[in-house]
Amino acid sequence: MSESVITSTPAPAARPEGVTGASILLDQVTKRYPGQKRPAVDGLTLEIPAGKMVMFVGPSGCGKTTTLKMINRLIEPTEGSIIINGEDVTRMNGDELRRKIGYVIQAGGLFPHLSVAANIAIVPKMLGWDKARIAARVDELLEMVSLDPAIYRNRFPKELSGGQQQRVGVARALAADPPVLLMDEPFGAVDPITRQRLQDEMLQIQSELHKTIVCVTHDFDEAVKLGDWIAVFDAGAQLVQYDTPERLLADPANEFVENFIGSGAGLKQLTLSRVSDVDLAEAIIGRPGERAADVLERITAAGHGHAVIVDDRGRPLQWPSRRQLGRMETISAAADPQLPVVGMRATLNDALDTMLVSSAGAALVTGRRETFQGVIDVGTVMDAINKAHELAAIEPENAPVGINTGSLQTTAAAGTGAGGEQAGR
Ligand SMILES: Nc1ncnc2c1ncn2[C@@H]1O[C@H](COP(=O)(O)OP(=O)(O)OP(=O)(O)O)[C@@H](O)[C@H]1O
Repeated sequence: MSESVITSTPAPAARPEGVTGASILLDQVTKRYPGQKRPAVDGLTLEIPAGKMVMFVGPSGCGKTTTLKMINRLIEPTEGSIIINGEDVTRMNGDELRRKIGYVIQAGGLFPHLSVAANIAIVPKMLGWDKARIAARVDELLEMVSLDPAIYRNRFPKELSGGQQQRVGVARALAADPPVLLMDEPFGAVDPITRQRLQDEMLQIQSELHKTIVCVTHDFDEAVKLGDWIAVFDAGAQLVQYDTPERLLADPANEFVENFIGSGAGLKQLTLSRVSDVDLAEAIIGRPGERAADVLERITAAGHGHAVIVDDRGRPLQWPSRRQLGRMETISAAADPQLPVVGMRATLNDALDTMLVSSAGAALVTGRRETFQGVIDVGTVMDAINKAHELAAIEPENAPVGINTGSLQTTAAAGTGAGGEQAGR
């Protein structure tokens, strides 16, 4: 075998503070299935930094799952080594290795004959934890994935919705606090709204735990939303581009990646930013019971076109224009059901949708307990797109290495010379 292309692997001590994940290095890894002419994975070298979430995307059959499963050795590599936190795990006992790596599959992969608690307790039990510690951990994890332990711990998987099963699957994978989490199409089996919610929860959990997560997905938008780094593969696990979501969207390596991203790359960039990331405009506030003329005077003095009427808990009720205020005597306490409202955690894409549907060209932003925080308008969103373009032009620091040293040349890779060259730009 040729010499390793990575000369040094980050030692565990080099982990940034607060990071509980481990670095992973696939070092010239090849997988040949018996009876297959071409290797499913051919000479792949890929660095996965500690505490980051790396998404694998690419067409069906390109080797994403094979690559993922070689990390916990559910599939044994034919050649090459897998190094986790500086340790070559290729020769380690496979069962022992898998106890240190959380694994989440579609629909949770729960055992149907075991309760939720028993499913989550599998690895802690194998590790010989005592009953009290296991029970406390089960409840802690159920809380973490937003399931009330009192309601759910004794249920069986068939008594749960798809989204709830998936949550239990995540809780089970995290049970023994493994540094690495592997996820194979984790949210593929749930409806789009549940998927969005689970993705948001995953982001929340990751912001607290900083695990090293490797996730296979068919959904490019999911990769953009969740990934710190995205690996775009073509057949034979040829790495076509390994980059940040921002840079992939702003500067795809070639036509293959462009096609993969699909139309509307500019709009997809909006899923990278949340309303809480941008500056909101202030508004003139009015309250029910006030004279409309007084509110009108205030917005005229401030040069605003609208006033935001909030209730006694600061929640927005109405958003009248000057003309509407001119027709009112006293401000009523009625709530306008058409009010365009978005939360602080909504993506700019969601905010834009709300603005366009409302035809107001702007939306009201609410924070905790639905209190009014400010106004977001189309101009703010356009500024965010421009800023994302500027940011994408900057080379990221500490970009992880991703290259193919294998001989396989696919059409897309051959056209760009990606085979044998560094794809992580
Ligand atoms: N057990 C096996 N025996 C023989 N060939 C296999 C086996 N598992 C996978 N393959 C082949 O290896 C290639 C890569 O498969 P893999 O499942 O890794 O792809 P994938 O990118 O995850 O696909 P998908 O997105 O459809 O799940 C495919 O051509 C597949 O047919």
